[in-house]
Amino acid sequence: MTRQFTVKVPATSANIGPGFDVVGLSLSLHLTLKVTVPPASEQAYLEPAITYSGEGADEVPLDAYKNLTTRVALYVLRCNGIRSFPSGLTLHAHNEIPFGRGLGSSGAAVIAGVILGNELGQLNLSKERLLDFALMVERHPDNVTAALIGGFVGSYLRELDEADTAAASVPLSEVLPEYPPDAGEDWGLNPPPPPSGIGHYVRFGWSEPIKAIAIIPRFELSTAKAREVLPSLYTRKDLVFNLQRLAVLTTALAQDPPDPDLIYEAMKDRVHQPYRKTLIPGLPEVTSCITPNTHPGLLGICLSGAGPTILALATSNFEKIAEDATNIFQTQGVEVDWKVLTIAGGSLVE
Ligand SMILES: Nc1ncnc2c1ncn2[C@@H]1O[C@H](COP(=O)(O)OP(=O)(O)O)[C@@H](O)[C@H]1O
Ligand SMILES: N[C@@H](CCOP(=O)(O)O)C(=O)O
Repeated sequence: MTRQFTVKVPATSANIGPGFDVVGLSLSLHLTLKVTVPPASEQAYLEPAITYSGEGADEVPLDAYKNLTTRVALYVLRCNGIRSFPSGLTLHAHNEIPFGRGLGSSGAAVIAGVILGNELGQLNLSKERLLDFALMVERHPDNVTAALIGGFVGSYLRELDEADTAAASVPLSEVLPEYPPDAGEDWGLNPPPPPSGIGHYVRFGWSEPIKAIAIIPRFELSTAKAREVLPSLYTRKDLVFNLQRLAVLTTALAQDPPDPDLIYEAMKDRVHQPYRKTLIPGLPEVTSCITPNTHPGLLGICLSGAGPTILALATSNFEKIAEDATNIFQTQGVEVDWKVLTIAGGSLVE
């Protein structure tokens, strides 16, 4: 019998100021996969056929062995003893999440991939196990955990023992090798399965009236590049600055009504934003000029993920906040688009 299913994964905004590599928020833009698996047949093997629309359509590879989502799905399948995609698989991806803007497009693609692998192989993996696979590819937990679970989520990576550290340190090129092998070559060994229980998470409360305004510059900044500018050591003063704010923020965003005085200060950061401003013209100007005093309804403002998008959390005045941020960016020569987003649920299979 032909099987059909849909996988829907939300965008995410990671960090929310002080929670670098720790917190993420799922947002109402989605990557959706429509998948058809024909019945098994004796006919010759048919490679997957991929079509794609929406954000990234002009650059995303349609070869299943090069596309991030299908490569991750194949990784999950092969770790579970299934060596190839089902014959004749067809997949249409529709993507609303812009690439390289700090809205978790790669995290969504990875989560879509682990869910796809789980469904294709009918593996029945738990959410925790899906997360293990995702963390072997996207090695910081904030985006992938929020994309999988949904809502405002905090996560940490367990300290691994020596054997698990070795298993989790497999280079990405081995986790997602360039498939398939050249004609006549063997597929080689299946990749080693990830250690169990790498990532742990908790879902925080979220105050209903808070919406997220994403102010999205029209240029891409890869997360890898935005991580290269970060130092490897921080002063105690800067770490304490962030820890104090993060502790307050995780509860303050659940209070009703939310308190702008508490939240605005709690969304400040000294671990990543100060270093990333060199890559994002207008970042310090936008975050310092738009405040709850100048823009009633605003709660706080920060870089979304690794940027360049800026995320403003607010309960009203969305358009004015977005237009003023747009004008400030324009004075720095940066054109932007903006969207008012709601907090999304987690990933779904229908
Ligand atoms: N839906 C997708 N399908 C395939 N590859 C994707 C998809 N979404 C993102 N990617 C890959 O991830 C890259 C962006 O990842 P990254 O630099 O981490 O930015 P971000 O996750 O903030 O958008 C894209 O350039 C593309 O290579
Ligand atoms: N904590 C990471 C988050 C990256 O998120 P992305 O959406 O920009 O991929 C970081 O700040 O580097």
